[in-house]
Amino acid sequence: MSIHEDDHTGFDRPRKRSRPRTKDRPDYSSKPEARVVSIDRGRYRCLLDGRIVTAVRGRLIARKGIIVGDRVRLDGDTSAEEGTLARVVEVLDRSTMLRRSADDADTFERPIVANADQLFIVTALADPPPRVGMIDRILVAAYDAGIEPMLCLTKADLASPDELRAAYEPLGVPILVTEPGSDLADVVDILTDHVTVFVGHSGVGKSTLVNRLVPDANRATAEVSELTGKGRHTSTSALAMELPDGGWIIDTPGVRSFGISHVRPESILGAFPDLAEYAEDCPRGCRHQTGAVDCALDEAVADGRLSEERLASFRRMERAFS
Ligand SMILES: Nc1nc2c(ncn2[C@@H]2O[C@H](COP(=O)(O)OP(=O)(O)OP(=O)(O)O)[C@@H](O)[C@H]2O)c(=O)[nH]1
Ligand SMILES: [Zn+2]
Repeated sequence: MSIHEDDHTGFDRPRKRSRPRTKDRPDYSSKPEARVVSIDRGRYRCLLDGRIVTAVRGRLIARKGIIVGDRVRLDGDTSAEEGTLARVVEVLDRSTMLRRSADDADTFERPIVANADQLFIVTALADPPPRVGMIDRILVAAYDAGIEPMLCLTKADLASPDELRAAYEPLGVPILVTEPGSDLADVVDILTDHVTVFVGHSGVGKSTLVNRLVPDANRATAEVSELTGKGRHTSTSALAMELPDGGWIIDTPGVRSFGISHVRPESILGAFPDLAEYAEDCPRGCRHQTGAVDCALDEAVADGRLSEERLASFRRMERAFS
């Protein structure tokens, strides 16, 4: 073992730089790669070769955040035996990061989940009633993060999905509908081989759905509750679970609001490539909102190149900021 593999290398060496130079950094590339499945009070639970290894943060990455869904390299004791601890020595580059702020006055970003490529907005059709404002804000966060959003409408036994379908189909958002005993084949199809984060208001039936999709989710949940000494419902960490046919779902605790103060409105246009093309002809600094002077998007609608419905959907996303 080279001395550089010791986390404490350089500890008592005088340093001018606050960060070690690249050539002084230990090479951890041969260390095993694991996925962070839950976090509790500085302890990271990581799935490594089918076992759950508990780890703490290595010294060299002390300032780097680690979030659920992260792919990390582990060093130290990775046996997963009771009382043992491994160390997270490297956080691999993230493909995406979903963030939210507690509310819009709070500019503090809370990263919630790393490496998801899909986001399920789980919304009940009734009890609690759907809130389009919240759906729109989660959509905005997903577009900003480069994660494909989908709408999963639960409790279809209580109310019809028609109205929400009409509102969200023009956005190109895939819509899935569930009720007790309904066939989940379409849902499973969409989830398989992807990493999908589930977000929703408390009580929408997210746990019910997760338990149907991941047969041993109850066990995973129980393990986390045991660890935190609290019920899953009061846990603040997301929980990543492997799907039986491949891929992951990452369940997040029920949220009451979804702040997007960290999102720049301009980034929303990126999720509407058909509009972005026309917007190139807008006056400089155009925000494309309703009534914007000489907005090329209005012109595109006027001469039939763009549907009015599509522009209205885009503008609704913009309004999610106000
Ligand atoms: N009628 C009906 N009830 C449902 C359906 N899905 C879930 N429920 C009920 O809704 C309630 C809330 O379900 P949960 O799965 O605990 O909801 P949750 O979103 O996980 O809630 P939190 O854990 O608080 O975040 C429970 O009483 C479920 O039995 C459904 O499709 N139809
Ligand atoms: Zn414009």
